[in-house]
Amino acid sequence: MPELTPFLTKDDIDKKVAEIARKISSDYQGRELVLIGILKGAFIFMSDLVRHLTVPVQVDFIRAASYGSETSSSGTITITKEIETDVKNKHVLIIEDIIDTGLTIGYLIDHLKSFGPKSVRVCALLDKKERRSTNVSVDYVCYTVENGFLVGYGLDYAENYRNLPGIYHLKL
Ligand SMILES: O=P(O)(O)OC[C@H]1O[C@H](OP(=O)(O)OP(=O)(O)O)[C@H](O)[C@@H]1O
Ligand code: HPA
Ligand SMILES: [Mg+2]
Repeated sequence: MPELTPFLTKDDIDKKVAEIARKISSDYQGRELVLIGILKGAFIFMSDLVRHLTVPVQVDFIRAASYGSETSSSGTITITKEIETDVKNKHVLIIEDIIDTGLTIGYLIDHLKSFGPKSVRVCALLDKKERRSTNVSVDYVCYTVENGFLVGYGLDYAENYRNLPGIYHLKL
């Protein structure tokens, strides 16, 4: 049976999410902002974050997957759900649960830029630099994390554990 070790509690995360939302609200005052959540992992982070924002936003999702039932990236990003919002001349903020190798976010930044937005920035709950293989800049980060595979608060291993309120290290 996989072993779960507590890493971040729901209370820790709630405080950080509120703090990052204050920063985003201040930076985007008076601008037309579209948040794009990357499914599935970002669904919980995105839903908590939007409720702390004090600026008007539109919300959309894109689905990209590359991990499947492994703990390492397949290296192939597949978009299985496209955005539905016209982001031309709008400010786009991509919402990610975790940036690991950086392959997913690198691919999606280029993809979203092709729609002609005014700007594209990235907000990630977790920034794990251990396995980074591409040079991506992350504009808003809640936690920089060291290593190990994390689950809970939206993050999965083989589609399990997304519903855990906190975040845990997974030992297989
Ligand atoms: O930086 P990377 O190495 O590309 O890893 C990060 C991506 O991997 C996970 O998605 P996954 O492919 O597991 O899909 P999911 O969100 O549906 O779990 C995670 O949610 C990120 O989108
Ligand atoms: O640590 C992780 N946990 C869950 N999904 C992931 N996708 C990339 N890294 C991770
Ligand atoms: Mg996953």
